[in-house]
Amino acid sequence: MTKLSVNINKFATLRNSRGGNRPNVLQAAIDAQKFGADGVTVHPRPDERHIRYDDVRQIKQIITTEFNIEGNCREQSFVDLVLEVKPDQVTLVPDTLGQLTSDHGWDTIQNKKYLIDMIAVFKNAGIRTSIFVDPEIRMIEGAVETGTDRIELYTEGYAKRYTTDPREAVQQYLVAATRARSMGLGINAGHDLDLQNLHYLVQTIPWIDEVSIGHALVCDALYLGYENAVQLYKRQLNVE
Ligand SMILES: CC(=O)[C@@H](O)[C@H](O)COP(=O)(O)O
Ligand SMILES: NCC(=O)COP(=O)(O)O
Repeated sequence: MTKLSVNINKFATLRNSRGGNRPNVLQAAIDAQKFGADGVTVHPRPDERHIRYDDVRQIKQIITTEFNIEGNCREQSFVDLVLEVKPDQVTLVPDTLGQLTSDHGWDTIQNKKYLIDMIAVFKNAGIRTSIFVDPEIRMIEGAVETGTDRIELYTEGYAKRYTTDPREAVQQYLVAATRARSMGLGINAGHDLDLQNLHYLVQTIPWIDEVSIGHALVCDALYLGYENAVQLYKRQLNVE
């Protein structure tokens, strides 16, 4: 079954809006696991506007499931942090500085040499690697050549189109995920997944290894409660 990794960035965004330690980000990580999540994701950015580097170090101490750190490896401070913390998985995302949120995948062809080098750095440290890509065959084929263990399919496009035409929305992802699987890549997916669009994605592509979900899950937690929200998302992943 596809695993759920809860992205707790938005707990940190709320905390940072007032200073102090409410909500407690460390507790959010502990509770995600307690409520049934298969892992915790964080996406530190150099301005630390949400998850802070020190949060990442503390979360590592309490992780009993899988820890996934996402971010831009062009920032040396990010590379240093990941090598220090040694999560289970690092997901390389080509963010630009000050970007509101991730909005594109890697061009794995133009950045091939660079990605080969970076993937080797993390794999040599025993960390599983994933790279954030758009659902394009050329980019998937380029990803294989970098030596990465997995890709993370950037699902904003799916989420946007799902509301009008689910079948059309998922088609490009199905083709990309089929090609990725045939070349031996593991497959993650994330961005803008929610309680409406998640089930159809994993029902259509049940070989997705893991989804990371933050924004919508935390919004749902405000209305439904955190435990309930995590369990509702887990239930969407059950396609047997
Ligand atoms: C790569 C990706 O899609 C997520 O990590 C997303 O960027 C979440 O980060 P924010 O919560 O900071 O938008
Ligand atoms: N990798 C995607 C992620 O961690 C969460 O994205 P979102 O659910 O906050 O859009």
